[in-house]
Amino acid sequence: MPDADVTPDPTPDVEVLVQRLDPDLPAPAYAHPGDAGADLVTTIDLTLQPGERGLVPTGIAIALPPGYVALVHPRSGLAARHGLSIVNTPGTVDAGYRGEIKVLLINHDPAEPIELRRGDRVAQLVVQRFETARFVEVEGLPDSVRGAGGYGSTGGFGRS
Ligand SMILES: O=c1ccn([C@H]2C[C@H](O)[C@@H](COP(=O)(O)OP(=O)(O)OP(=O)(O)O)O2)c(=O)[nH]1
Ligand SMILES: [Mg+2]
Repeated sequence: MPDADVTPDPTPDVEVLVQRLDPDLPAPAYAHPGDAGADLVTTIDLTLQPGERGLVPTGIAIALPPGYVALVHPRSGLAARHGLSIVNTPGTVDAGYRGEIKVLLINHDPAEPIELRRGDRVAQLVVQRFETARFVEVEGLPDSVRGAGGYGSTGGFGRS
């Protein structure tokens, strides 16, 4: 079976300038062509006790084009295997931010510490377009089918 059958069509890409603040560690990298998330590594060793959070540097600074945002997401495998997540998921990296990207990790495992080593891939960066809203203040909003119903207004798990 030729590779073309398993490789998604190339995703339109956008240039994002990357500065490696720690030259021994890699720039953000996609594990497969067409992936949404590019892996970020920790520059430090860190042990997170159950329930503990820790802010880890990634050694990466970026410049996004206007109209783009980079979102810092957890990695599913580490979440499933170790309970590793991100407190403010997804973290928002603004287009104008030139500082080092940091990841606010948390150990959700009730019993086991998580030992992180420098160079471990701890999060993934998703770059996407966004719209800037022009907030127009009004006295009343247009009607909708949902109206003000929220927070479970449609029911719970849907069990009969
Ligand atoms: O996971 C994250 C989230 C944010 N940031 C950086 C980039 C972002 O542009 C900046 C500010 O983030 P945010 O606006 O979410 O935090 P804030 O508490 O509102 O800070 P500020 O007052 O600086 O906007 O911090 C990260 O490095 N990692
Ligand atoms: Mg902010």
